[in-house]
Amino acid sequence: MPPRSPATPEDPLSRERTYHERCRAAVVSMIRTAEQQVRLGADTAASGADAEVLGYRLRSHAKELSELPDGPLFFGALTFAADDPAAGEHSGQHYHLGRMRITPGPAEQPLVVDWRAPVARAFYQAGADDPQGVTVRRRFGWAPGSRGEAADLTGLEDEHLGRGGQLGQVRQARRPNGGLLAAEIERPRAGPMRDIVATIQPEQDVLVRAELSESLCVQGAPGTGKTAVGLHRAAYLLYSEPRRVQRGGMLILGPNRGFLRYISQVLPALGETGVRQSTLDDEISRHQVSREDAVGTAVLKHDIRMAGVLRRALYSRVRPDRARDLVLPDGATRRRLPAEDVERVVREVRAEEVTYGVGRQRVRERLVRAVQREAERRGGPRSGAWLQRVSRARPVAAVLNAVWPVASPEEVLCELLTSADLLAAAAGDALLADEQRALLRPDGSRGRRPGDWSSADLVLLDELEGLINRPAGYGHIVIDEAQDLSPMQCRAIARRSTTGSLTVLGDLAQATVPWAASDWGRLLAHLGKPDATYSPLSEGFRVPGAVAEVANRLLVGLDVDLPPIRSLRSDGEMSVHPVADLTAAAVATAHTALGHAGSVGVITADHQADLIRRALGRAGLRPGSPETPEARLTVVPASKSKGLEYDTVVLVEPAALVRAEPRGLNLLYVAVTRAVSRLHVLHSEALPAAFLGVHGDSAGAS
Ligand SMILES: Nc1ncnc2c1ncn2[C@@H]1O[C@H](COP(=O)(O)OP(=O)(O)OP(=O)(O)O)[C@@H](O)[C@H]1O
Repeated sequence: MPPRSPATPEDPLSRERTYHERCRAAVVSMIRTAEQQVRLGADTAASGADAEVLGYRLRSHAKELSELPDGPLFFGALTFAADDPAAGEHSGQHYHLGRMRITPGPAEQPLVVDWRAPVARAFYQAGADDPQGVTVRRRFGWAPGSRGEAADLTGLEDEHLGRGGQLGQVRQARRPNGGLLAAEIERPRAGPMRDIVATIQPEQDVLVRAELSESLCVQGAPGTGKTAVGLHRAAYLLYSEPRRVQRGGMLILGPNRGFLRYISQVLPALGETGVRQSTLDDEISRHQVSREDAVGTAVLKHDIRMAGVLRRALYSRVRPDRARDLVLPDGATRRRLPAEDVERVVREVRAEEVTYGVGRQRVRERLVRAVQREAERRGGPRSGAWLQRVSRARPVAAVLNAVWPVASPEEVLCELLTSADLLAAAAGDALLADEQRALLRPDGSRGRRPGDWSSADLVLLDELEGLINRPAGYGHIVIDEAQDLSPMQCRAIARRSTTGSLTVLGDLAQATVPWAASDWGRLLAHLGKPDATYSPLSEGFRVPGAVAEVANRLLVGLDVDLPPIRSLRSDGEMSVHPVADLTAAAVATAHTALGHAGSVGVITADHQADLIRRALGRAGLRPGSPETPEARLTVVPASKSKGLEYDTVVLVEPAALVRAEPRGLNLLYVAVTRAVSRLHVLHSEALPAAFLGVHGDSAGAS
């Protein structure tokens, strides 16, 4: 921990500490007031709204307030010029900025403005070339892990924008030259991901504050802050459009549960606790997965052509040709609807292209209405009870079941994957004979037992379910690691965002699954948002220069056309060690790495992870797994490393990662770029050629 700075009462640092104490007292009073209002049954959220937050009802509910994690109450401040028209209504004003608005009373000026308020935009966007009316931007330095004690305020740094952005008063800043921003970027990482509100960069801020109606596609090299941007955009939208977002709901989709654990604390730290964070597999899961498809079969099941195949399979059940006379006893008489009328109704409804479930309902209603018209023509108006009786009558159900039967996704898919004839009919010209054979279950099993579905089957079941009943949609969905989505997975998301918008985050170079995207245009079209704004991020906040160099060598060997990583960091370390005994070397290197501050991730090919974990355990190092982001030492199977970062990465046997899958080089690229401060590579086999910068025909292992 940096030394606490001695401060005199007239010192700005001392004044800021006193101000922080005032803010702390105001928070205590806000909690007390909110609790009182809860007791009175009042809507506490309404009390804090004011012009600054334009339509947003401050989340000052007692529970939310009291559950806010401890921490510094402000991270920055803005002073606007008194004589600059660009300052507008803020002329001559001074604002502190924090994670939430703090006000001593409902009618009083806030002591701290929420970072998402319009006035805070200048904190992120103003620069020497465009001061936006700001004369001084102040950043505060807090002791790492501070719980918000005033004494933890260790430094402040003023940037005089009116004077060409020169750094003015720098008091007790933790780095004398690079300033607080550089210190934050180079800070050793440990534990779950943290918010970046204090240091959001201009190119990131534009994305964070994009309108709700705008769908974004953010492509960026590893560590350019895509995840951070997505999460902060979620928080921003919840603030700026609370009603519209909350009506539909906000969903964050991540690649796996370990990643979700890693990011789980970012939104709560920003005061947003009601956001659903999930994986797509969990979102669409109707069954446990216990069947594994061969790679080729899985690739086919994820192929966009399956959408047409499933649609045809489902609608092959609609059989206007099976229409027959509907004969209905009605008191002393019998009502009769001729088969051709039934057939016409079915054809009409089929042409309306509604969901299968709605279609069946419509056919029923129209048959009943036709019978009603016939009955009324002969005998006058019919009652509601009569209508109900007819609509539930067995002959109606029998005809309906013949022409438009009930369908369940499981039944349709099971029949399709076990009947060569049905599959051939549904496939038409879309699938080759070989492909159809690959789809058919080898054992002819019926697949009705819970254990009979593969992961790709669940995507197909979701597609069928979507054809039968449209799922409820979200107001906004943030999709992380989107480059790994298959076309059919994209459709599952598209179904859930027909009226909402998307933030699509990813990096084509990190695509590791066989069905991964090779360009964003097609993926966005499958997501139903072909017009999403494409926004590249370019500055790398994670990977230091030495590691970026290796990653950029690998990038050349990947089948993508993307710019190299541009690291903002000058520090960092990279070393390569040929070793005879990988396991012993991994233990020794991890042991040394634990001597540094920050987390240590030992990344291995998936099949070697257990071996290394046991060895570390035997050495008394007790490693955690990606599901325990708070662990100091973690063994990470490479396939689970996406989106994570470790201060030191010990990378075990790169060649094994490359061999592990068809896109092994991409996987190696992901693994290498998890390192924040140090990358140690251990290998007993030859290093992959691309790792050494050898590409093309000459690229054998060397
Ligand atoms: N403006 C910023 N200020 C400080 N740190 C930042 C900033 N932007 C990103 N970071 C940090 O950089 C690291 C990488 O960010 P993030 O995980 O969002 O990148 P990413 O582009 O999603 O990476 P990947 O493609 O590897 O998943 C994180 O530690 C994050 O906190």
